[in-house]
Amino acid sequence: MPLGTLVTMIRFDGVTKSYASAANSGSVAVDDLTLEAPTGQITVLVGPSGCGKTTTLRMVNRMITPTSGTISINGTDTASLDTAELRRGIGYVIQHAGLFPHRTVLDNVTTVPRLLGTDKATARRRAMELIERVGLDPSMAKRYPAQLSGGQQQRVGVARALAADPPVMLMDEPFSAVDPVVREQLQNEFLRLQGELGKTILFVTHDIDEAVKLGDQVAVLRVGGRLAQLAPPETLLADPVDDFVAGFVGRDRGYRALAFADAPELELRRETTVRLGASVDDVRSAGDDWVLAVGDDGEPLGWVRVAAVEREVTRDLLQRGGTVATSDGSLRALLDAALSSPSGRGVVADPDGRLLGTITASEVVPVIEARQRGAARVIATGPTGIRHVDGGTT
Ligand SMILES: Nc1ncnc2c1ncn2[C@@H]1O[C@H](COP(=O)(O)OP(=O)(O)OP(=O)(O)O)[C@@H](O)[C@H]1O
Repeated sequence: MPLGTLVTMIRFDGVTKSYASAANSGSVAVDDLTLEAPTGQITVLVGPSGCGKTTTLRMVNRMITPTSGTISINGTDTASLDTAELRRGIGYVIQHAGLFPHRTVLDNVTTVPRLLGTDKATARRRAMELIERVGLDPSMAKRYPAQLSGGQQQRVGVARALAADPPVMLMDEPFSAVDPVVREQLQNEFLRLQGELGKTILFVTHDIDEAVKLGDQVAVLRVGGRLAQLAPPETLLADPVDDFVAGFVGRDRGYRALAFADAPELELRRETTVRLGASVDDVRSAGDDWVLAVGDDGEPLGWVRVAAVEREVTRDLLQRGGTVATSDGSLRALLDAALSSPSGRGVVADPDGRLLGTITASEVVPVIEARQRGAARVIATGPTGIRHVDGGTT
């Protein structure tokens, strides 16, 4: 066919996979699955262990052959294609990256393009571009997989899968084997990359938080390989079809759903700010228990408890526990900033990271309630969408 770049929708039509066994008539891993993974979007398959996620994914590149039903890409039944040709259009990323241990990072990334006939110099140049694009330092290219951290290996795995520029990507728990901080970085960079590349992606995870963060749509599977619900993440959280889905998406789904509510135009409090080195008199003149320290570019550095300052504001007095929300972020980020702030005032920055002001949880909650009542605009705004109150200095 070669998988076209214009339309790369993946379609499952009544797909079943059962494993015959001597002991019984066979166990069903995937049961009559019908779903569409739209072009240029991320479709996440999520569900408890053994619900058939990996089997579903591997039937797309025919590592597993369906017992019945059809899987088509661009309207062409994949069963009618030569498997080598089919796989050429499909990138595949797995947990632990699955890198070739005896090849360098560069050789890992160039392997598939070289097999496909790309000349060495071109393959290397593209590989170096990709290595940087997934957030790795070019100096890593000469290393072997064992000389990289788990997160770095996953990045190489993503770069390798992208190397032949396939329109379709299959990703099986690609970020599960790394710690939560690295995982979040990988997720964010993956979303950034997908924003540039627009691949048609099927992504498997057992983690509902990852599913709702990454998916344009999320397919929840139940054990026995049946589709329980296919919906955009907002819908899944707000309107689970049954108790199984409700239980799977979790009890705090109301809070999670806030991640999809854009922070609205806000009234922010102006904060009195101090720089590192500010004297105890400067700090006390703010007339508050807490002052916010900012850096040279106006970026928030951390809160300082006024009573803790003996002579001047030093780095070790900064409390960095609070998260910083951005004015173009979500209501969840805003509420989290307020709840995690030692001063009780959530720090809000502009997209470039400069302080705009602060807001408290008791100011965010009415905005959330208004949203739930369906009120479109709750607060009058200035031209920037940010209105300052309290008249202090920033
Ligand atoms: N080769 C096989 N032979 C027999 N049964 C199999 C085989 N491969 C998978 N299964 C069964 O099919 C079902 C689905 O397995 P699959 O690996 O697709 O689930 P999964 O949702 O990806 O699970 P996990 O989240 O634990 O990786 C399971 O019950 C599993 O035991």
